[in-house]
Amino acid sequence: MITIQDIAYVRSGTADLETAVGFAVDIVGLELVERTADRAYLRADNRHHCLSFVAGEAGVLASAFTLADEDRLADAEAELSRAGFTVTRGDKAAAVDRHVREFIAFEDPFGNVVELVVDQKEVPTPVNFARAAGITEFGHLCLDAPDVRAAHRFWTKHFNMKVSDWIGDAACLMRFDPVHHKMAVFKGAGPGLCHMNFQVSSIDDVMRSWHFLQDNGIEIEQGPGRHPQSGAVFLYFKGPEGLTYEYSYGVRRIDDDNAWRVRYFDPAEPDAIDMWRGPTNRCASQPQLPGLAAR
Ligand SMILES: O=C(O)c1cccc(O)c1O
Ligand SMILES: [Fe+2]
Repeated sequence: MITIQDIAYVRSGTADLETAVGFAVDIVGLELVERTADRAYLRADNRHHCLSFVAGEAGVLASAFTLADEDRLADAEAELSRAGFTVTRGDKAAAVDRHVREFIAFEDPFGNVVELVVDQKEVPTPVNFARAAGITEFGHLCLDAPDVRAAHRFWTKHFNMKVSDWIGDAACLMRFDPVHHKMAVFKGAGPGLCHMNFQVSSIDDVMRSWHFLQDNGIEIEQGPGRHPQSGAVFLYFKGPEGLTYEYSYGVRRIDDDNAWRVRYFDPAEPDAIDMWRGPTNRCASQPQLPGLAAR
């Protein structure tokens, strides 16, 4: 069993680094920590970065989780190898590039590249947010997979993940600490990053960003709404090259694992992911959730 301690980062390729960084800073409000000719690192909390852009082809390159130490990393490598996955050890240069001490990489059963890292660099300085969006932290990441049930089996067999809620066969929200979910899998045609989430400090932040995004001509995918699963008030919007960002406030905590009863939401209901039944512009990648389908 591989024990994940936290989410670490999303690493994304971009064919237009300038535009990707501009959006992450000026619109999302993240702090640009470091920028070179072909790299950019952005943060939302004390992690060195939770989002990195690599100049090249657009699209997610990896999603990363933190493990406690090298011994756990070696155990993870052995367990995944035993289970038939091809595991790669990151070399020194690749670890430096990720601002971690060590890492391994593998593909989940659907081709999502996952990195398990040890000692992600911590930056204690208060975050110098580029915009007062009210971000408090990198909240969760959500992967795409064609078979959400199989994804659940994979993540719960090999990792310390537990399902918090199901949305039919369309989504599985999972936790590895008291937060309702820091990892989710949504049904999609293939592998991919469904979205990355940033927690904000109030409903006011969500609503202010809603107006701000509209004023700036940003495509709102869905929201403001309230997720019936985590109880969070949310807003999804689209960044360059199709990267979906989510702000949300008020995610539920599950402090007593034994007292939590997993719930099952019907994806065919109009309030499957929004209790307020608001409109949506979403998309293509999740046609089987009416709440997410194009209007
Ligand atoms: O927060 C949630 O509960 C949630 C539910 C459905 C889809 C999401 O992206 C979520 O974050
Ligand atoms: Fe989400």
